This record gives sequence, structure tokens and C-alpha cells, in this order.
Amino acid sequence: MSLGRVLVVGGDGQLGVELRRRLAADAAQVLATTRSGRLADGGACEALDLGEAEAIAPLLRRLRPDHVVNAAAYTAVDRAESEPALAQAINAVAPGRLAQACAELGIGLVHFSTDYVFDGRGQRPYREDDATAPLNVYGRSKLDGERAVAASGARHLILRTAWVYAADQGHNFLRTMLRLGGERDELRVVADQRGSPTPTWLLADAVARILERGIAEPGVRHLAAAGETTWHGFAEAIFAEAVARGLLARAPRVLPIATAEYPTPAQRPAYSVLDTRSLREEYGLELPDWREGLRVSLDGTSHNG
Ligand SMILES: NC(=O)C1=CN([C@@H]2O[C@H](COP(=O)(O)OP(=O)(O)OC[C@H]3O[C@@H](n4cnc5c(N)ncnc54)[C@H](OP(=O)(O)O)[C@@H]3O)[C@@H](O)[C@H]2O)C=CC1
Ligand SMILES: Cc1cn([C@H]2C[C@H](O)[C@@H](COP(=O)(O)OP(=O)(O)O[C@H]3O[C@@H](C)C(=O)[C@@H](O)[C@H]3O)O2)c(=O)[nH]c1=O
Ligand SMILES: [Mg+2]
Repeated sequence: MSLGRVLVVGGDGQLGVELRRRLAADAAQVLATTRSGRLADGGACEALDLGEAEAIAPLLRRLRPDHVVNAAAYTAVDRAESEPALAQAINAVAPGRLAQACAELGIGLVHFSTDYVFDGRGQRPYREDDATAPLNVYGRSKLDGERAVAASGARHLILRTAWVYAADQGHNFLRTMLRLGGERDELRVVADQRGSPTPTWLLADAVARILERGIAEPGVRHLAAAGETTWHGFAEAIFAEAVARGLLARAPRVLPIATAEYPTPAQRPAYSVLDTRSLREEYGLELPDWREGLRVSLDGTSHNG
């Protein structure tokens, strides 16, 4: 079955790359945008700077995709504290304009949001309707983006995910740990923030399934790997799996530290595990445990969900 024409906005981000790869198998045509109008692999695509929101509607009118998947965002959590206007423009204003154009043209929209919309004082996995209270600029801008998309009237899904990584590309914790682990004997990693590391292939598989079934009930859904760990636990797992595969000669020592011992400009939630039941039931998804997600990512085997 063909998914028709799908436009991936932000086609060279870590999620955008994986979406293009995954959807190419099922879609009649995968279109993409980057800021420059070129893909990192040299291919051509559409140019779209999300800082210029007035360019969005004309582009969609010209391309007329069946679905838009928005994988673009301002994701530099610490830098956002000193660039709040830019974070707001990319994460809130642009998604709102994108969604309005989708509503006008009858295009379905899949948009991504984050666990950082929560303050982390929860005691059990967060459900979609739990109260949001972002602790940082990035989280606030993403929450405003959710609200703008919801208000647009577009047939949409807002997928809140968490701790996203890919083994082969992008700026992410896995790749940072593999790099630092090769350089140092000892790392200090926070052990009091809990969440669920989620590979981009899992997200791309879920999007393919969603587009295949269609967006029935608009709204927010949670989508992340199952289970939970801390950044320290994730780091330990990364080194164990990397050494087992010969990706690293030996694991560094990973000292568990408190958040207070790793000061950063942005405050982060202490607990942001997401309850994914709603999306799993609605779309018949089986979400792997985060550790299995890590293994598959490092094996480089592509998964079909
Ligand atoms: N990374 C994570 O841990 C998590 C991410 N998410 C969400 O998932 C989605 C995908 O994130 P991820 O793939 O990790 O993000 P990346 O940072 O890897 O990719 C984001 C993409 O957005 C593009 N972009 C940023 N600003 C602009 C702009 N002004 N105009 C056009 N493009 C722009 C970037 O392009 P360029 O490189 O040119 O700046 C980049 O290609 C986002 O909505 C994010 O908020 C949710 C939870 C966790
Ligand atoms: C590199 C490093 C980080 N840390 C800590 C800092 C932070 O609390 C945690 C993770 O660091 P990062 O910078 O990768 O995390 P961060 O940029 O906060 O990751 C977030 O990105 C945004 C886009 C999201 O939406 C979130 O879901 C989440 O994935 O690990 C250490 O304790 N030791 C280290 O050596
Ligand atoms: Mg980061």
C-alpha cells in the first residue's frame, strides 16, 4: 500500500534522515525540506527556513503532499536559554503556520514534541492529559508549538517523544558517549534524571504505521521506547554494548553524579517517562524496551515494526 506523497520538513535532522529512509519504502514519493535546499548526501530537496514562516504556505500549495511530517526543531536545550526568540520562532510559530497551511489544504500533519514539556515531579509515567509545566525555554517553546498545532484545525498528531538518538548520525547522547568514551578513562554522568532513550528507527517505524492507518483522532500521543533508565544507566548500557561489539576497546569508568554536580544553563526534568499506551492500542504498535532499542541501533539492523 502506498502512503502517497509525504513531505518531511527538516529532512536532514537525525529523525528526518531516518524518516526519509524508512518512508521511501512505502510512500509513492518522499519530498523533503532543509534550510539550504540541499541534503547532506548531496541530493536536492526543497529549501525552507522555518525562521521565515511566511514561506511555508506557498511551499505547501506548490507541493501538495498528502501528509507532512515535521521533524525540524530548535533542539539545542542549553543554547535555547540564551536564544529564546529563535527557539520560539522555530518550535512554536513555524509549526503553527505549518499546521494552518495543512488545515487549509486538507493535508495530514504529524508533528513531534518532547518529554521536556513536563516538570518531572511525576511519580508514574506521564499520560497525554497530565499537566504540563516546562522547566526550560526549549520545553516552553515546544509546548507553545503543540498548542498552535492543536488550534489549527488540521488533521494532526502530536507525538511527544524523549531522549532521541541514532547510532549513525546526528548530535545525540549515544554518539557523545562513544566519542568521549574513546578519549577518556572516566566520565561523570547524571544518575538522577529518569527517562526512556528512544531510537529514531522506532519513531520512523511508528510514523509509517500511523500514515498507513491514517490519522483518525487528532491530538497528543506519547511515543518512546518501553522501560526507563537514567542518563548514567544509558551510558553504562552504551559502553557494555559497544565493547561487546568491538566498537570500543574498553569501557571508561562511568561515575554516577547528581544533577547539581553537572550544572547546565537549562534545568531538566528529574523524571519524564511517558505512558505510551494510547498510541500502542490505537495503532497496534509494539514498542521495544529501550535496551533492545539500543542493541538494534548498534547492530545496524533495520527493524520493521
Ligand atoms: N533530540 C531529542 O532528544 C529529542 C527530540 N525531540 C523532537 O523530535 C523532533 C526531531 O528532533 P531531532 O531529529 O533530534 O532534531 P535535530 O536537531 O537532529 O534536527 C532538527 C532539524 O531541524 C532543522 N532546523 C532547525 N532550525 C531550522 C530552521 N530555521 N529552518 C529549517 N530547518 C531548521 C535543523 O537543521 P540545521 O541542522 O540546519 O539547523 C535540523 O536538521 C523535534 O521536534 C524535537 O523537538 C523530542 C524529544 C527528544
Ligand atoms: C555529555 C554529558 C552529559 N551529561 C548529562 C547532561 C544532561 O542532563 C544529560 C543528557 O545530555 P544531553 O545534552 O544529551 O541531553 P539533552 O540535550 O537535554 O537531551 C534532550 O534533548 C531534547 C531535544 C529533548 O527533547 C529531550 O527529550 C532530551 O533528549 O546528561 C552528563 O551528566 N555527563 C556528560 O558527560
Ligand atoms: Mg543536547
